[in-house]
Amino acid sequence: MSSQDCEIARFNIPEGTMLLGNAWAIHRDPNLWEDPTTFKPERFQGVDVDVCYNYKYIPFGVGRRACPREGLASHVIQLAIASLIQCFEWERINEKKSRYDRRDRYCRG
Ligand code: HEM
Repeated sequence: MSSQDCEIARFNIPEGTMLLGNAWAIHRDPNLWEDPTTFKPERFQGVDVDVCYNYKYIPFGVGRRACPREGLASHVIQLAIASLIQCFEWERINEKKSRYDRRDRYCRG
């Protein structure tokens, strides 16, 4: 909710306007991300996602109303994925290789 009249991206926003950030669009914006829809976990390597990567990475929201349990959720997700990887044999059903395929490097043998 805007607390005063302001301007955002050349739009005049009157005081009291409800504003919703479109995280879906931000996370897929090619002006912000290289190949936004490609699975490239290495894009986060060495990046401090705690500061929302300059507001372009906001799965838990940002600011005063951001998710208060982001830390818990992140740990639980890691644990869940690690358990799935450990407890099941995984194989691909579509062998199409992407240029970001890292299997050769990490899963030999
Ligand atoms: C993958 C897991 C989760 C995701 C992606 C997520 C994401 C979000 C998002 C996007 C918001 C809204 C932020 C905003 O309004 O700007 C939010 C709010 C909230 N989340 Fe989560 N959340 C997750 C897990 C959890 C868990 C595990 C808890 C509690 C145990 C939790 C509790 C809350 C609460 C209480 C709010 C409301 C905060 C407020 O309005 O002040 N979330 N979350």
